[in-house]
Amino acid sequence: MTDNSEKYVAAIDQGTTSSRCIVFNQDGAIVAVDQREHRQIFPKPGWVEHDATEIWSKVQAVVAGALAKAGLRAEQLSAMGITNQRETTLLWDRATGKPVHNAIVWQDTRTAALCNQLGGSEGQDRFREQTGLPLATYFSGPKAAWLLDNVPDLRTRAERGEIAFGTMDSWLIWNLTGGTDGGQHVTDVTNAGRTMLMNLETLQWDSSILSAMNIPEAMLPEIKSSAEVYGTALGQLAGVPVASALGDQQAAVFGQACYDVGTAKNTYGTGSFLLLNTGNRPVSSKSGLLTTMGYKIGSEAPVYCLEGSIAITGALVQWFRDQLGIIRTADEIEPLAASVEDNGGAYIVPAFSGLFAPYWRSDARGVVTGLTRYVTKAHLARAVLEATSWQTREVVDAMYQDSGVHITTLKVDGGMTKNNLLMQHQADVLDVPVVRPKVSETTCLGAAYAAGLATGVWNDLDELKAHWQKDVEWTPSMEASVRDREHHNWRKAVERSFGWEEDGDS
Ligand SMILES: Nc1ncnc2c1ncn2[C@@H]1O[C@H](COP(=O)(O)OP(=O)(O)O)[C@@H](O)[C@H]1O
Ligand SMILES: O=P(O)(O)OC[C@H](O)CO
Repeated sequence: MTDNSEKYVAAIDQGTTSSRCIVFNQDGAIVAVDQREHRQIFPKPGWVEHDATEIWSKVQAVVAGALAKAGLRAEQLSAMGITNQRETTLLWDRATGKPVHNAIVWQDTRTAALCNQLGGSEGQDRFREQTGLPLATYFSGPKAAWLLDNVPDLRTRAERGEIAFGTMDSWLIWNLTGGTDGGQHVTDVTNAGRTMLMNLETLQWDSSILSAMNIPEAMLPEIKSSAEVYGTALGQLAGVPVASALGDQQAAVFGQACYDVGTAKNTYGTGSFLLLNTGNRPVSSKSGLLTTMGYKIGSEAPVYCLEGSIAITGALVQWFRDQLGIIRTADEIEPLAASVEDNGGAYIVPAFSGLFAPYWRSDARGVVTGLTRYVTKAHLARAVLEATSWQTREVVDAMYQDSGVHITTLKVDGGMTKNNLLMQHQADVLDVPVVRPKVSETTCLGAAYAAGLATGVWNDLDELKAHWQKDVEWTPSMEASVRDREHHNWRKAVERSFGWEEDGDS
């Protein structure tokens, strides 16, 4: 039941596989959720695209769905927040509002040769000092450059100012605030920071990188903070302030109340992303992590994070389900894995898009190793789940090397955290407790919090922190000798994935 005196804030989470809209009340509790999937388009091996028009219509549908389930009218919302899959790159025509090409998704590896070429003699580190990022296919700048080089006439039109570039936050804000009828062309620092075009110190587009990648500044959105009113919605949300934008992983940091230096969260979805709050200064990484924005609330000082990005975790469960057909639903993996004691000696390294943190090896490809006739599908189910916890262990180790921070408790969220066997294994291989909050939809919650801060629904971070409540805790119980042996085997398996792709392109 909704209440007339209560304030409500909604958030749209435009993710890699689906879009959802969640309405929250002032206690940060969920009032209603609606969610829809969109198509994954795979034109060639290594290429992944989304139809941005389809995404916009799914977003409109989930907003309508969530409002209907909540029994609310748009005018009862105090604000709308946006959070989104990061890096996924779209160019659209400002006059017609139509995309000029499908969006190129963060997992897409078509820019491998371009990234090698851009790196030249400096290699992956060419733009690291300004952006905190290694030159990898993951980020948006090279994807935009690829589109400008491959869609006929696009560069000329972009130079004339006819084309707009955006990650999904920009696309949604532009459409929500009117589109061709005066839509706002903006992004926030967390999303801009993943383009590889923003300077981490100035929080503005970096002209030297724009010229190195041959990107016309005329097509870029204005960079704003993560929590401020960007504009007022038209259409079904008419009158609602659009008041936050955060990349989904940064939104989860915010929703998990990781406001203190040294606090961290890991979100387990298609991939997994572990972020550690490092305070108001960027900390550079020597161990294969990204230096990235955490959030920026209005005119307050920006907060930075170190991030360990893992490309494939939940997506390996999807592959096990859809490509191998061994399970029918993702939930079936847990009883299958629990039907055996251990992995039977099998390890799976899901380097489907190369390996991200801490390796950044675009030449790696997936391997299944340690096979003998003893290995069954149940052992493989274990290996699928263990691939997630070991990849996480590697980024936790890198966090320690870079920051000296020992993560003593890991806050977790995302679709995979309902898997008890996986979360227990995660606590075991990290040898620290793993905790999940009562509201595990932390991504939407973080975007709602930021939008609510910008519009006076909540006053400050202390008020938000008080909402956080523990739901489940998994405590480590693995013997150290077993952990060490398994870690050693995992490292051997990772080594075997390197160097498979030989031509530097895909
Ligand atoms: N019971 C489960 N055990 C392991 N993985 C699961 C389970 N249920 C869902 N998943 C995985 O979690 C992912 C979905 O999580 P979600 O947080 O919705 O992801 P995203 O936001 O990236 O779309 C999928 O990749 C799916 O394979
Ligand atoms: O949509 P998700 O949850 O898979 O998150 C994707 C990340 O933002 C990619 O950087």
